[in-house]
Amino acid sequence: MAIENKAGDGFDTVFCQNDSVGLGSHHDYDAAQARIFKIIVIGDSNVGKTCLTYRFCGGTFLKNPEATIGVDFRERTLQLDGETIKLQIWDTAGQERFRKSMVEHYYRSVHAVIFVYDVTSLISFESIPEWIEECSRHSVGPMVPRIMVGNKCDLRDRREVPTSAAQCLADSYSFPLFETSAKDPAEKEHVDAIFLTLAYRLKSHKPMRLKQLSESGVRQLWNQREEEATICQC
Ligand SMILES: Nc1nc2c(ncn2[C@@H]2O[C@H](COP(=O)(O)OP(=O)(O)OP(=O)(O)O)[C@@H](O)[C@H]2O)c(=O)[nH]1
Repeated sequence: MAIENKAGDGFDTVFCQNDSVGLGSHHDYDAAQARIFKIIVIGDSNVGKTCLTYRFCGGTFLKNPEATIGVDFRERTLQLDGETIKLQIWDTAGQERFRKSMVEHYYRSVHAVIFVYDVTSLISFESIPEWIEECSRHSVGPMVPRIMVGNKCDLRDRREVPTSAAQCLADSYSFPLFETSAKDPAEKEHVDAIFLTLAYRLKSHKPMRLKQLSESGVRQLWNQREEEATICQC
């Protein structure tokens, strides 16, 4: 569900019932014409960052995801009001040992941030201020749009984080709050709405030099990630 943004920062929450919004894989539109925006998804390990990004980019629930090592990249191209926009989504590792050497890359030239916690884990919710602090330490400016997401709402009997507490925290940072489930197919549109809300906000921004990164830098990062995976298995 999308929760009203009481902070009133002019950050409109977008719902997907809007027929003028085109969603598709990056093959559906002329990707060469697309403006590219980098979105990072951060939060504690196991909160569902990979499943949320997979739900948005792949359309299904990823069964048996493995812990992210370093970073995984996913992309989705959107057609918004006649303009093609590519969201390059960086699904980051929650586990400290898998983040170490890549943290600098996560935050470089970032256009938007999604902070994820698990509604069945109070600890993951209490970590959100630390993730916000980490963003600030890496010079992510206050103008960079941010969203807070409580995942795993399908686990109703195990909820530890009340919506009111989450809304209170989100308001204190002037972030929009979403609660959803990457697993529940009925929540698919709300998962889309998280990313669309950011996409609409970013549409009025100028993208930074991300094309260069997507061609060479990402490949380099990917190699680094492979090396880390090898080291961690020892
Ligand atoms: N019930 C339920 N389980 C979920 C949901 N989203 C993710 N999970 C499960 O939560 C576990 C962790 O999911 P991931 O997406 O790998 O979590 P992550 O935050 O990417 O974890 P790291 O890669 O370690 O940072 C997996 O067992 C998923 O199946 C959800 O919406 N509902």
